[in-house]
Amino acid sequence: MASKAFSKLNALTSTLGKAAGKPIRIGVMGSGNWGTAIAKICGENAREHPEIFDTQVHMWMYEETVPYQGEQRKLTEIFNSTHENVKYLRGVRCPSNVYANPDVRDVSSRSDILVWVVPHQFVERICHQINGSVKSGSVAISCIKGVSVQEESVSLFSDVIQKHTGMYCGVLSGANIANEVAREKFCETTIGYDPDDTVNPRFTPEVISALFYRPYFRVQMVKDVAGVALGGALKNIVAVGAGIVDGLGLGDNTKSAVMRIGLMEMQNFGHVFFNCDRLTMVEQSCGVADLITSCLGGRNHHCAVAFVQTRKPMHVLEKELLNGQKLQGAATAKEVHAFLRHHNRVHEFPLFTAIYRIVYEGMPPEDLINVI
Ligand SMILES: NC(=O)c1ccc[n+]([C@@H]2O[C@H](COP(=O)([O-])OP(=O)(O)OC[C@H]3O[C@@H](n4cnc5c(N)ncnc54)[C@H](O)[C@@H]3O)[C@@H](O)[C@H]2O)c1
Ligand SMILES: O=P(O)(O)OC[C@H](O)CO
Repeated sequence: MASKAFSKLNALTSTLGKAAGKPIRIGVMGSGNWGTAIAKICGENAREHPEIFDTQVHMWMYEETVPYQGEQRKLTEIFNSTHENVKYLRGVRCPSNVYANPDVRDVSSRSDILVWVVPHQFVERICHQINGSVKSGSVAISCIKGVSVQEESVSLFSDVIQKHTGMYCGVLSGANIANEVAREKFCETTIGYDPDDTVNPRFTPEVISALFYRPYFRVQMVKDVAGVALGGALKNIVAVGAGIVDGLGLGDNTKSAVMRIGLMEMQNFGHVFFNCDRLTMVEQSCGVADLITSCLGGRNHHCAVAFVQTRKPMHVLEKELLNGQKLQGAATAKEVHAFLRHHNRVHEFPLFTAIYRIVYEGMPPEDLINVI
């Protein structure tokens, strides 16, 4: 069934690609754990569909010096000679048509589709850095899981990117632990993409799907962009809750309860503040499936287990345990809490609130189950 659908998609994208003229240039903004895995996928597809995409994919790499084979070397130089991101995705070889580019403005100015995969705390700064260099008529896809909160308002990063750069921005999110996707273990993802008619008609949903679909990475396209973005952001809070449960040594039943209540709060938040389709959270990979995988095996879960066991602050554990990778769940819990408090709706989201209080206000983790 799936492969039939994909042959249809292949035929369609090939026709579209040929009709459209110049190959579409792809840039990936970010080269962390997920950024590198996404660049690998885009590189494989650019190579497989030369009738649609320029075969070289530029991945913006925030330059760092790292120890490598007994000396200090630039991460870009190591990547461009070995095709391995030795700091953030060790042990995975990317296709040789993925080029690590340390110049963020060069990547933005050459790309027709710019795929954003940076930890959410860096987005606004990068938008300012590339100001004036974005290619006219280009579009973006955000793979970022988080929300931008100004106390009185909460924005999706797709909207932040669109506001600062002028690019229409869709969202990719799903049950996608980077280390597994990069090793080509099968999973699904969801792309929220609903451009209006001011967006270049070349960038059809079929073209966007062709950029990401792999036999091991099944893509579902939907129009509920906000629902896709919020699923990825809010599940990170719930994953912290699941980690707290495991850190306390409570059982799978307790963890399932936290996951169920978390899913309800994710759905309610999306519905109340963004008028999202409630079904997105229960039918798509970006909702319930991402919630499950993150509560079982994600970084937020692991660090929350360590939080309960050591009582060290989350930002300390992030540094100690993640080798430069970034956590999103605790920060998102704090931001969402500030927003809910401002709107006097904290009581409608008891799980999100309890997780915030445990992580930031010294509430005993043991009290989690008394307040949800
Ligand atoms: N890792 C996963 O399994 C996964 C899966 C799906 C979605 N995501 C989401 O993708 C986004 C990116 O996550 P990731 O895993 O690629 O990143 P990461 O957690 O590996 O973070 C490291 C990245 O941050 C960059 N960085 C560090 N300091 C920086 C600075 N001062 N300015 C700019 N960049 C800097 C590093 O260069 C590196 O690219 C996040 O929103 C995350 O939630 C991650
Ligand atoms: O490792 P986490 O907790 O940041 O989660 C990774 C992905 O979002 C799982 O889909």
